[in-house]
Amino acid sequence: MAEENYDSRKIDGRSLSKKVEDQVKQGVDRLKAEKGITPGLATILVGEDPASKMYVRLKHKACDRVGIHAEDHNMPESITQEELILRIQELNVRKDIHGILLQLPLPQHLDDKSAMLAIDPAKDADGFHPYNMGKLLIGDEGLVPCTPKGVIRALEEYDVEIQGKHAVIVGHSNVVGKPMAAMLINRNATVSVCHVFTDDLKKFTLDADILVVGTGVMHLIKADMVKEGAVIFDVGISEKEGKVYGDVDFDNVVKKASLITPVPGGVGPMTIAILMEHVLMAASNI
Ligand SMILES: Nc1nc2c(c(=O)[nH]1)N[C@@H](CN(C=O)c1ccc(C(=O)N[C@@H](CCC(=O)O)C(=O)O)cc1)CN2
Repeated sequence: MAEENYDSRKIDGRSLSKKVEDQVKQGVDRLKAEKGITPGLATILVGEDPASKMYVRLKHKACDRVGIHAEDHNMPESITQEELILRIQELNVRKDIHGILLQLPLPQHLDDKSAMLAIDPAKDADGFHPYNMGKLLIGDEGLVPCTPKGVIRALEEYDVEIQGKHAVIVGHSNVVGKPMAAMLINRNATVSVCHVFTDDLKKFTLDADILVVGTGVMHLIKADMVKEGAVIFDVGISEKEGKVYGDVDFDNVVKKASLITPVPGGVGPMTIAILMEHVLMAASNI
């Protein structure tokens, strides 16, 4: 018997991100032509973590594609909290820099919360500043975390109904889980947030109409843990022997899902495209 082809169930993050980037590029061209403003992003990378270096490189390449000026602020692992905050303050007052991004995670001796707090909320391209997180909680979504916003954009593009659905999030990080919950609640989903201390994870995941998984635990979610027809977003990323894996056992889970993101090529590229959108928004003063 011929193997079934599940390609139509795959959410293609690469082509969705291209669509977003094309729109950003048009906006950037307009801003340059009408106001003489070139949007600028400064990325701050502390230390030499290879994955973080790669993500920053990907962000710079995206800036090149859409016409955003990108500046690399690589700082040695040994810097102090004061030096980091000083650099952020210098970028806050620069007229040519509209977005500031502090690549996470930071080395252990540095505190990401007070560093985030130092970023001008109007330049907070990642949407992690407590002011922007607070606005998100009250339903005012401006600069919000890029990965969950990418998930919402994909749900919209694929015409997935959110209102009244049971959305289950696995992982309660500040980068994905918590803001994802807020965005889904803002759209009237019934939301369950599971994490490492959740008893009987499967009980929740089996009931999910929309499942978002971001834990970094390779292939945590197996086919017997998901409902037939669920829409599944895999936000996890782990590396083993040079290969990249998600949190979802894609090859088996795809047989039950109605839509599912692969890793790579799913939510990752969308995260970067939304970041581009945010720099344009900040430069346009939206
Ligand atoms: N300041 C931030 N730090 C971190 C964020 C963030 O949004 N802001 N998220 C993650 C990492 N991340 C962005 O920084 C990120 C991760 C993965 C991808 C991506 O496109 N991945 C590719 C695969 C790449 C590979 O081969 O490994 C994909 O999924 O197709 C983009 C951004 C933590 N830190």
